Amino acid sequence: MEWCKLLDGQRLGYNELYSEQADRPSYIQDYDRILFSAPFRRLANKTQVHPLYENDHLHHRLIHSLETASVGRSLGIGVGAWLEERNEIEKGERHRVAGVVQAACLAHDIGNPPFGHSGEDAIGQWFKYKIAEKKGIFLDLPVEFHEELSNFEGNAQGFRIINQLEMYRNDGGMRLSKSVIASFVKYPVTAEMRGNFINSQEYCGLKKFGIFKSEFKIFEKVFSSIEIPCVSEAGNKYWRRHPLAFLVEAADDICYKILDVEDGFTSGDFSYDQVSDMLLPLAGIEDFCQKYPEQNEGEKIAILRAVAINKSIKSCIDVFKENYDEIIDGRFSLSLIDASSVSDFFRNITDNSNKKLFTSKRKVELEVFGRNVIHGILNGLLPIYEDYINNNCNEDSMSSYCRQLKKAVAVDLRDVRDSYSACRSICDYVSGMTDRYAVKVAKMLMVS
Ligand SMILES: Nc1ccn([C@H]2C[C@H](O)[C@@H](COP(=O)(O)OP(=O)(O)OP(=O)(O)O)O2)c(=O)n1
Repeated sequence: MEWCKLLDGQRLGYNELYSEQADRPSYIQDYDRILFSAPFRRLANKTQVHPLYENDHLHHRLIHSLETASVGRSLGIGVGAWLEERNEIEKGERHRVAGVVQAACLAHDIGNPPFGHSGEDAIGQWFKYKIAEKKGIFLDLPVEFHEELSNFEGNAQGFRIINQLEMYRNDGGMRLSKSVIASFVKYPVTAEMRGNFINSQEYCGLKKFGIFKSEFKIFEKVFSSIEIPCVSEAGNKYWRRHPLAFLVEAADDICYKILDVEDGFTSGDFSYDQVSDMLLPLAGIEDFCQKYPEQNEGEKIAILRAVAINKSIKSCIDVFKENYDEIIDGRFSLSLIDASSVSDFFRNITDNSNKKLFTSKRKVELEVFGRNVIHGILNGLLPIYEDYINNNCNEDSMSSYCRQLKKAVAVDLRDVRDSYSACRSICDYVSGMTDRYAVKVAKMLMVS
């Protein structure tokens, strides 16, 4: 891979409209387009870990995205400075590297549904059940779409939002630059093609899928135009990751793993001692308690968190440098955190979070509630789509109740023409909801 391609600031097919301005490069425009968008704003009421929590100090996806973008910028500056020293990129281009990573980080969770991971599972389970039932619009839904619908993926929904749904709808979406789009993709493969590779190939980009069939063409154009290597076997393809996607992933890992622990203290799931046992070895501050005798527990945790993030950023930059040859030719297949000197500390945090945080009774109860909310909404919406398709996509011929329902819940039927586009539209609607709005709509549909 070559940096002159990887850092391409052009917008696929739209560059004649937006030639890059010297005082406002494309990555800054991209950052602003993402920041000002409605799906980004809705992240303010989407679960990070704790669904429907009342405590305003806990993270939601919006603040997490901003923090990730901030850490991503530091990772980008560190790596960019080193690339400049080696003459891999031109002098001053470190700011482009940092800006591209920062923008991709800002968008990284934009496709997340309400209620976090349990929301993703709930959407996938509903489709799996409906596909097995083979009724209505699911009767003629082609098999090629089953996998991507049965395992709803927030990453693929995010790709769809930035490239299709927002701003210039169906005409490039936010029209971000190719470098930002490619750095956003952690899993450069569709669900169907991934299914044909996972048994034979071990590659970090195949852990999940990141592209729906509906966006495959856009994805393929971006990846091939900046010359990211493609692995092709018997008509199936997946792509290697853009090198900066490893920095986006690292920024996300650093932020959520460390901040989940701090939130765990705020929510009462972790004691101060438990948090300090996890963060102090990572921060590596000697005589910590003696150094900060005046600080209360929350303040001490804030210091540990800040130093731990800084240490983790430095470790990830080192891993990028040490494994540069593999990263640049697409062979590297670990997360930077897993390959770093701080990996054991992160593994300890993950183990404790799995044991105490993600399985706490209150969280599990709220997740069950969230799942029922999502299933209730999906069941309530389905008649609109069935009726619309049965009436050859003519809204005027729909039953009066379905028309009323459509108006009440404000679904968008503009792109619905067949069973697949109906399913995509259902996913767009439900995954776009905030936690609070989902509960409100579920109440209107009288489900819980
Ligand atoms: N049972 C679980 C598992 C995870 N989380 C939280 C922990 C993190 O705050 C966040 C991680 O979510 P991401 O969407 O960032 O997921 P990953 O990084 O694990 O996966 P991906 O590769 O899809 O981004 O979800 C949770 O609340 N409950």
